[in-house]
Amino acid sequence: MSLKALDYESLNENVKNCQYAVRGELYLRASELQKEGKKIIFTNVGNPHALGQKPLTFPRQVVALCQAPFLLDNPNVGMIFPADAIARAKHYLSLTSGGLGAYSDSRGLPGVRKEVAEFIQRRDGYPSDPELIFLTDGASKGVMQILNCVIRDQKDGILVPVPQYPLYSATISLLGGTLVPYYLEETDNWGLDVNNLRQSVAQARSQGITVRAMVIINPGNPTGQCLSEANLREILKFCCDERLVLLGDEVYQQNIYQDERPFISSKKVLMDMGAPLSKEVQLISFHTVSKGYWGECGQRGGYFEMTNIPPRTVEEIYKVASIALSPNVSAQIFMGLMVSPPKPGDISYDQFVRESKGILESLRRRARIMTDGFNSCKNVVCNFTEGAMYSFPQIKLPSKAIQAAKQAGKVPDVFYCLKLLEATGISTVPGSGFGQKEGVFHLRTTILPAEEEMPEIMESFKKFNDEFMSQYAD
Ligand SMILES: Cc1ncc(COP(=O)(O)O)c(CN[C@@H]2CONC2=O)c1O
Repeated sequence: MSLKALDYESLNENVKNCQYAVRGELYLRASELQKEGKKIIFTNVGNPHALGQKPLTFPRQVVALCQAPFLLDNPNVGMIFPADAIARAKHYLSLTSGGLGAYSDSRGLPGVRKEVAEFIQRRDGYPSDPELIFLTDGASKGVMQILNCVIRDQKDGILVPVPQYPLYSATISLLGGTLVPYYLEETDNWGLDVNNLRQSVAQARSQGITVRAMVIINPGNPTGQCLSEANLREILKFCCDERLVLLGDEVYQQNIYQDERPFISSKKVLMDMGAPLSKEVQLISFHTVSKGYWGECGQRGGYFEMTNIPPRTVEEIYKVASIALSPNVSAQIFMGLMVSPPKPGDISYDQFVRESKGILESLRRRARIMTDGFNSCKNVVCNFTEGAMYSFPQIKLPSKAIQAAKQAGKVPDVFYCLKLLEATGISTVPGSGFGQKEGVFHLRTTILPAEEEMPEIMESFKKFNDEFMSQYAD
């Protein structure tokens, strides 16, 4: 009997080949255990509100009014909503063509794209053109759209950092391209050595791969490192020399927990370098409302900005975006609010600053608690989380544990994370889900559990880990 189109055996091989570990084996097992009544700490996903973080008040007030504009006609609306939220809601509704229920332009509402451009100009000190900014359903969709333009066939390679966020490996696989790894240096605080880039490109070319693009994730996921200005200059020079488009994933630009390396955008460094590079290097920069002190993951709001991309290419990207008709309109309003928050003197300014500062300061403290917690454990070493939302400790597994994993038919760090989950309910992602050097093992957890629960979580981890290391001691 011939196979039907959606029989597993006849599925698109690229679909079957792609992997996305953030919601993989560990997550599925944790969900099963939860159904059986076990208390699970889902610290596998950078999903702040799922771990108890409260949404910022002002954006929710504005979007609530946009979703229910009839409230604006209620004479008592001023008793419940501050005047600046009411004003902003009216502003955004005026930008739409019929409220939140109507499709917007496929690139997003022009008025919001203008706000994003103004944000970028204030941040970097260089012009930004709203026509070169597309709003997307989360940064994920923007990344997928651009990789879809770049990857023509299996011979096309994309330079991706290892460890990497598996949106990249999964999308490259789905699109039938080739991932070209460049390894970050754990002993150098996950530093990026341009010589590694050159080696990776040479290796790929020797195998007939045309390297077309390079991904940087700054701050890094899962590694948390913040790229220095000097490093960014080297990378941009490298992309210019090798004629690579640079995909700058900057979704964690608000999540910075140290003062030595503040966030600096690839766009700013590129413009600072001046011609010819500032006119030559093709750069796509991504941002989102899912991270930072917003954490509005479920809203699905993102954007990408295009730099030095030919007009005909921009038209093609627009054409493909049109197939999906419209980005999520309420998410676009969240994006507008994120890039243009309450200003000094606004009624909601003090509350907004209090809430956002409180979240960031707590994340900074939690990054420190978690890093120190891991470093107090036997056979565990952990770089400090300079930025982003994750901790990525190296677990030095004894050979007996590696043997036991093999007998259980599991990759060693999957074996360790499953044991951790069963013993403590802490749901993590094994380092193998992000890529790592041969014979070195990690796990990724988020720094998102509530601050008051963090010491107990780290105690529970330490108890498990030290017992595990004794049980499997060589
Ligand atoms: C580096 C990076 N880029 C893009 C995204 C996608 O963001 P959007 O929500 O805007 O699509 C994520 C999400 N981080 C995932 C989600 O939670 N945990 C993670 O590692 C990310 O970590």
